[in-house]
Amino acid sequence: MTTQARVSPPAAPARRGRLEVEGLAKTYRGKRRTFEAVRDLTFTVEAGELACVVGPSGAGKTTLLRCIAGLLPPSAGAVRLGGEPVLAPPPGMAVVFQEYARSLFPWLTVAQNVELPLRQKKLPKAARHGLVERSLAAVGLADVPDAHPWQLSGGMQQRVAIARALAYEPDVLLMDEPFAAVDAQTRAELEDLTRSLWHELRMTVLFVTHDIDEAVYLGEQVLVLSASPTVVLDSVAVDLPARREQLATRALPRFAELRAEVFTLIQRAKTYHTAPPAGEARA
Ligand SMILES: Nc1ncnc2c1ncn2[C@@H]1O[C@H](COP(=O)(O)OP(=O)(O)OP(=O)(O)O)[C@@H](O)[C@H]1O
Repeated sequence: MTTQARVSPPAAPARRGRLEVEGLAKTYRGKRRTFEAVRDLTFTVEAGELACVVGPSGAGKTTLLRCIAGLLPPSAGAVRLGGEPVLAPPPGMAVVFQEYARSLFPWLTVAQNVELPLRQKKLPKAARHGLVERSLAAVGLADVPDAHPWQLSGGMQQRVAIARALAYEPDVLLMDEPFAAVDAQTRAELEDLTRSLWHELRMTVLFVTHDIDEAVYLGEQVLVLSASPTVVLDSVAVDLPARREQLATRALPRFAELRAEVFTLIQRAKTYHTAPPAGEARA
């Protein structure tokens, strides 16, 4: 499927898409248990960059994303988008979650699902309809605006979720293991769709995955997180050609080297334990 992504004219990546995470910590406090999920995360994703985050299961990837999206208050540290602190879901950010079936409203049509956040943005009707049409075309779904999500395949539903995020014209697109629930063929198509949309629209993308190959194939930078309590263990710059192709790119010797590098870091990440904060004994 070819993808013509052009929601609005491409612009040089604006400073407003720069994402900074500084000293981010998150401790969950329940009645019976306190759990330090994220210890200390600091990194920057430059405006217009596509960065992937990988880490062992339970490392706090979703926690990190929810803090960045302003959906969860951090215990310490700060998130800044374009230099402005993120204290609530900011207008310049959109999120695509893994569970597309739960993030789309089954009683709304495809077009109505995509339009919903634009209504909250209080855009006039004609502008909303233009954005819906162009976003659906960008993800290859121009011909099913009146279908309901449950009439579509899983991959198509995830395309609707991506279209909804794009219609919002975000400076930063956050993606939380968005393709974990689709089959391998669809996953490859959606990976290429993500790269091509990113290329066309030059937005900042932060893509969380537990799949090392996916992180290397998609990213310009791969951030490797330690096990919980989480810190950034390392950052790997992906110096593969900008135009990626599923078979050719994955067959490159450099792809294998990068994959091995990230794999080795993940193995280290599983056993990496940060020292407890000063004054606190490790149980
Ligand atoms: N609301 C909560 N209350 C208490 N602990 C939580 C809560 N949400 C997450 N955690 C814990 O925080 C840790 C990090 O969870 P999180 O879902 O962020 O990790 P993850 O890296 O996204 O995991 P996975 O790769 O398995 O999806 C886990 O140990 C989890 O049990």
